[in-house]
Amino acid sequence: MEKKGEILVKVEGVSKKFCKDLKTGLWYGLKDLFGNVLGSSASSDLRPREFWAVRDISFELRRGECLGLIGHNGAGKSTLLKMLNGLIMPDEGTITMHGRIGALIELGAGFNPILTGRENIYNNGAVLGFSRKEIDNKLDQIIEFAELKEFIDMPVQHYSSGMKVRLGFAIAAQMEPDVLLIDEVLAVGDVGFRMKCLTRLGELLTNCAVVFVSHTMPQIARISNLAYLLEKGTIHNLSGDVGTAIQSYYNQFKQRDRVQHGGELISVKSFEILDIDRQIESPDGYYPLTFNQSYTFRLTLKVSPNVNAYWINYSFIDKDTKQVANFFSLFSEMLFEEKGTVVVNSSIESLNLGQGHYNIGVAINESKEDKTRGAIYFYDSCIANIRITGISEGLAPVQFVGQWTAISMDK
Ligand SMILES: Nc1ncnc2c1ncn2[C@@H]1O[C@H](COP(=O)(O)OP(=O)(O)OP(=O)(O)O)[C@@H](O)[C@H]1O
Repeated sequence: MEKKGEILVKVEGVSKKFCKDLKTGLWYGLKDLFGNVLGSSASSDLRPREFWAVRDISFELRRGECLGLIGHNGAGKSTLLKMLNGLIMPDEGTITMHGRIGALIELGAGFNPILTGRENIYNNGAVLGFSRKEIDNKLDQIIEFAELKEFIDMPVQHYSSGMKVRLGFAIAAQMEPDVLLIDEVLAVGDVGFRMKCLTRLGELLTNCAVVFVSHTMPQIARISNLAYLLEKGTIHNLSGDVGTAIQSYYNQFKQRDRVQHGGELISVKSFEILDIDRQIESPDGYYPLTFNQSYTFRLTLKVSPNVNAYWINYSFIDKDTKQVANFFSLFSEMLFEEKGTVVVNSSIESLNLGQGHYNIGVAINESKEDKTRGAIYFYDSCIANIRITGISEGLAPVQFVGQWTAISMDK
């Protein structure tokens, strides 16, 4: 009998070490094997060339919960997922899993390439513990979800990466496991299928526990109610708070490469951000700004006499390289015609970007005769970095602030 809130995954003090070279690793493996036969337990110390891929991790996951695992490449996410799936054994600690486990861990893993999609559905279903009759009943749903009707009798070795993911997810999801483990593989699917998977995950979550590895933070924010940031095999944020995990993940990355071009007819001499009339310092390379406050951007330009009129556009780019907002002189019908050394002040009344780090890019375009944007005079993908604080709720990059009223209509 399934119970809401029942613990389905229990991980206690789990560690896994690997060796940096294959030959030494094989030698240690042999030594450990003989040691086990002779009854000695494996040492928890690292031997030369060994390192901890996962170190002393503990957590519990209940039915109805989705744990997002995030962290930079090599942080230990897949190793942890493989241990949860029983593909590799921990060197220390214990893992207790309850119920049926569905997994989508490595692209094509679990498929027999010479068998058709249909035959693989039966194979995988059997591995998950379903009878032939149960799989017969699910077959149409799986094929329909995967949208692979035409290709279901083709050997899986001829499937594209996206088709393999579709089949793998459809099997794992339609079989309604108690615990579902998903690695980054979903990223291979096209946008439409990814959306469908996320919706299906939301449905499944009412009755299962999900562990989800992804580098796509909006996906993590959308479906996880718990997130751990792994760093060198250990959990960085023990609270599991999704917002904190995502922010800490972004903070691990330095500013991206900067792209600049143009500058012959209009060049930028300096850029400053002012708070009312005080210039803000950026000692660590980020301007510390507060949510919903007013700020002035001050751009000092050198404009050639050969330039007619120009527009200025600032864009705000988040750490996923997504442009989340524009601040465009065109929206205020502000066309500039000043030449020589020009100081342009532009004020934002309330900066409603959600907490986090952004870069500000600037583009200065010529204005064509019909007052639309023409050629670029100057472009800098990162004229400044900003860090927004002062808001703790909400993960969306833009947060509107407005007037709210309520009237009780009851007499
Ligand atoms: N079988 C193995 N033998 C030796 N080292 C391994 C093995 N599997 C993983 N590693 C190492 O363990 C560390 C963690 O790898 P893991 O694949 O868990 O990282 P990850 O967080 O999933 O990374 P990514 O985001 O790139 O998928 C890495 O340094 C990796 O090289």
